Amino acid sequence: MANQPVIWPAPAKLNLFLHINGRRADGYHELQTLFVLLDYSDELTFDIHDSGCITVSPDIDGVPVQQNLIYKAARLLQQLSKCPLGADIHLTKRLPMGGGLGGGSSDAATTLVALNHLWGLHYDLDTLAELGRQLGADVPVFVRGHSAFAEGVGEQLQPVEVDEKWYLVLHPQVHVSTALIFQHPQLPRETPKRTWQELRAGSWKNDCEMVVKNDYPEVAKAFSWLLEYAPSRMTGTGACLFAEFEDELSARKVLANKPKWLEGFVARGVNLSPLHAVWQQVCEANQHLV
Ligand SMILES: C[C@@](CO)(OP(=O)(O)O)[C@H](O)COP(=O)(O)OP(=O)(O)OC[C@H]1O[C@@H](n2ccc(N)nc2=O)[C@H](O)[C@@H]1O
Ligand SMILES: Nc1ncnc2c1ncn2[C@@H]1O[C@H](COP(=O)(O)OP(=O)(O)O)[C@@H](O)[C@H]1O
Repeated sequence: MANQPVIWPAPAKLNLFLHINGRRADGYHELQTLFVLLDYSDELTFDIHDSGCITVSPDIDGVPVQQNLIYKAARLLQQLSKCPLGADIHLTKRLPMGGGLGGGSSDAATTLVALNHLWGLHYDLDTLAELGRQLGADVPVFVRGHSAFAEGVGEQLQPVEVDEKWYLVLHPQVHVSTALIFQHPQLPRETPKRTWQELRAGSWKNDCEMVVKNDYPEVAKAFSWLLEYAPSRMTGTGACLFAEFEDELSARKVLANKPKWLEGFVARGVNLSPLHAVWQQVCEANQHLV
C-alpha cells in the first residue's frame, strides 16, 4: 500500500479576551489578548518536488492564489532560503473565513512549519515566527504552537497553561473584516493595560464585540440565541462567538439545538498545538528510519 501523506493540521484559536489599549502611529492597535488553541483544524498536505513551483489547491473563492496566505508563506520561505524545491499544497478547509478563528493565519503558520521540515531548512521557531509576523499579526502564535497571552500588536507572546475546557463555537455566517472593525470610529480603544497576573483573575471582555453586534444583526441574533443556554463572548473581530463548558457532552447538547441559520462545532481548548503534536510525531518517525 502506498504511504499516506502526512496531514498537517492548522488549528483554530479563540481570543478568550481581547482588550484594546490604544492605537499606534502606523494605525495598528496595541492590544492584550489570551489566545487559546483548539483541537479543530484546517488540514494541509504537502507534495514536495524539485521544480521550484508552488501550487495550492483547491482555489479559495474570492482569494487569488497570490493572496492566499499559504502561497505567500511558501514563497517567503523560498525567498529567504533560496531553496530550489517546490510543493503542491492541498488544503481541506474547515474553519470559517473571517470568523475570528485565525484560519488563514494558521494555514500560513502550518505552511512555514511543515515546509521548513520537508525542505530540510532547519530554521528555528524565532525565525519562523518573525517570517509569520510579516504575513499577519496572528501568525506567530500558531508558529510557536502554545496557548499564549499576547501584547503589542499580538506578536509579544508569553506561553501560558490554560484549563483545557470545552467550547461551543457558533458562526453566524457573516464575514467580518478585521481591517474594517479596527477602523471603526466607535471602537473602544482605551482599556487600561494590566499585567498577566492581574488579568488571569478575570474581568474578561472583547472590546470589538459591541461594534460588531451593532453593525451585524446576525451576530447580535446569535448572541441572543446562545444566551438561553450559556454566557458567551466573541472571538477576535468576529463573527464567531463561543461559550465555555466543563465537559464535551454539555457543549454538544447545546450544539444539537442550534437553529439552521447558525453553523457551529464543539472543540477542546489545548495548550499544545495539534500542529506541533504532528510535527513531533514526524520527527520521531524520521529518527526511527535512520
Ligand atoms: C485582532 C485579532 C485577534 O486575534 O483579530 P482576528 O483577525 O483574529 O479576528 C488579530 O490579532 C488580527 O490578526 P490578523 O488577522 O493576522 O491581522 P493582520 O492581517 O495583521 O491585520 C489586519 C488589519 O487589522 C488591523 N489590525 C490588526 C492587528 C492589530 N493589532 N491592530 C490592527 O489595527 C490593521 O488595520 C490591519 O490592516
Ligand atoms: N488560506 C486562507 N484561508 C483563509 N483565508 C485566507 C487565506 N488566505 C488568505 N485569506 C484571506 O484572509 C481573510 C481572513 O481569513 P481568516 O484568517 O479565516 O479570518 P480571521 O482573521 O477573521 O480569523 C479571508 O477573508 C481571506 O480574504
